[in-house]
Amino acid sequence: MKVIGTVGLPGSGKGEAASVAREAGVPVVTMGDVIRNECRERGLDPAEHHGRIAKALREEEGLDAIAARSLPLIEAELEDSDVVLVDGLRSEYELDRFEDAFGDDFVLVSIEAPFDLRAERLLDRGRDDSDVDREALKEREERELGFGMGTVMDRADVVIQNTDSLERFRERIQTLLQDGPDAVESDESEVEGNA
Ligand SMILES: Nc1ncnc2c1ncn2[C@@H]1O[C@H](COP(=O)(O)OP(=O)(O)OP(=O)(O)O)[C@@H](O)[C@H]1O
Repeated sequence: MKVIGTVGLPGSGKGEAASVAREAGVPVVTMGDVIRNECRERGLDPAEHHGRIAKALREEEGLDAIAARSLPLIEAELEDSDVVLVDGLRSEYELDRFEDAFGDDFVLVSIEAPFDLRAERLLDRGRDDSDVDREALKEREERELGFGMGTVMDRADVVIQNTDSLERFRERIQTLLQDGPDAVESDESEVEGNA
């Protein structure tokens, strides 16, 4: 049994890693979905209130609230699958919670790429305004680093520098999912260069 968590700044490739998992039949639990569901429960539009509700959940239920709410979803997937991918850790409180729950079976993967490369890829993706606006992207990642994402990246078991082709990145994620973390050579972390 393996629970593989991903962490990475905007545009680093977490969504692509989740797609590779789904295509390989590996279930994906997206931590952002917990927040989006809570927005809907409270009658709010997730597109507008995502940040506010994430903050409210942490204040109301503790700093590891999103991880705690993700746990039953992960456990349910583990009933039918040997590997589950958890998309989008943000803070050390969340990492601690998953390590407490799964011990050595929890593997943290940091997906990294320099700011300019991520900005370029997001410009092509153009999913929302912060994708095409470099300043908005900077703000978004400063907010995420403010939640302690850099420290989470520092604690990763495996670092994947997503600086090569998309095909190469997808291959490395496939190997990780199929053969486990030992089958993937970890790169050097460049967290400083990301900030
Ligand atoms: N190695 C690569 N080469 C070219 N394009 C890539 C590569 N890796 C990812 N991309 C593209 O870059 C964009 C950003 O990647 P992705 O959506 O996976 O990032 P993310 O980490 O999920 O970002 P966010 O946190 O903002 O959702 C996507 O359009 C993706 O297809």
